[in-house]
Amino acid sequence: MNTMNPVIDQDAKVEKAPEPPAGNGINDADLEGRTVGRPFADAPKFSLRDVEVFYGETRAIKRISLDIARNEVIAFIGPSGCGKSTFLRCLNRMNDSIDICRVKGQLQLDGHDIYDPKRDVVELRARVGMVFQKPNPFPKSIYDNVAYGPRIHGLANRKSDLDDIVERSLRGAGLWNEVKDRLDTPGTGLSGGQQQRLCIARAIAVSPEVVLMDEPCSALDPIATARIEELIAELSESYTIIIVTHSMQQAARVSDRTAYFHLGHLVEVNETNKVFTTPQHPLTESYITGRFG
Ligand SMILES: Nc1ncnc2c1ncn2[C@@H]1O[C@H](COP(=O)(O)OP(=O)(O)OP(=O)(O)O)[C@@H](O)[C@H]1O
Repeated sequence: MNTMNPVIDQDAKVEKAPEPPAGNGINDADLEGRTVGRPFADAPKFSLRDVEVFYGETRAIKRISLDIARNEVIAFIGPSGCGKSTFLRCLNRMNDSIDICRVKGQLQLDGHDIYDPKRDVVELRARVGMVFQKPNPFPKSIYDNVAYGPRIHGLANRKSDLDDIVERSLRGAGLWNEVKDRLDTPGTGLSGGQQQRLCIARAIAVSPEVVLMDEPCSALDPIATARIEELIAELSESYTIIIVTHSMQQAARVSDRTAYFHLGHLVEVNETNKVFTTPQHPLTESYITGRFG
């Protein structure tokens, strides 16, 4: 975790928590466009306002507004199907590949519109890298997995520059010592945890500013998970990290702030320890105490 807490605007407009819904009913009107906690940050990396995402006619994200500060680690949690991955994928336009998906609202990275039609999406995804649930190394050598991005982005003119980037990235992903003697063997021959670290090395090889992680540990055993969590803490010194996780323990261990999603709404966002010890919204409290999810 980043030792420096992100600067959260203390005067930010914070909506009063809606009254608890009657019974278990979720009322869209109560939650639409609102949240509780501290959704806004000074000079944010991402400024996201009134974001809606539709799959065909179905609205999966319901007017969410949130800032994400520089170099913070923010965790997205919530029950299955609440929209965590959909919202995450808006941040580097991974949803573009889904034909029926439509994104509305203002989404800015460093003050520039992420969905500007003139924006170079390849460049955006180099700045906002992504690590997926299942490790997905290319069917290439360990070296070429990491060198692929720098090559297509023209980041190295000479072989020695490329070698440096590969070594630095593998070191950054905590994998160098395990693979330095077999860089020309297939990436797919590594263990699951090593493959996930290789994917992290691949993401950081193009010097991103943000790393999106969509349940990066769900396919890993506890030891490999612990290694990735340590890595998140190290990476947070240099990158903004946004992690979707089903594990509340993981969110508590790795993140500065936690955002709780429910049926397409952002219900609450706050410093992680506050969300887990003194949640402000009854839906958050129900989730973290295991009443549903
Ligand atoms: N490609 C798609 N086409 C149609 N609907 C989709 C698609 N992807 C997601 N959805 C729907 O959007 C909603 C949000 O899904 P999403 O995967 O973002 O949730 P999630 O919180 O990440 O879930 P999980 O924790 O189970 O991964 C769900 O109702 C889901 O069925």
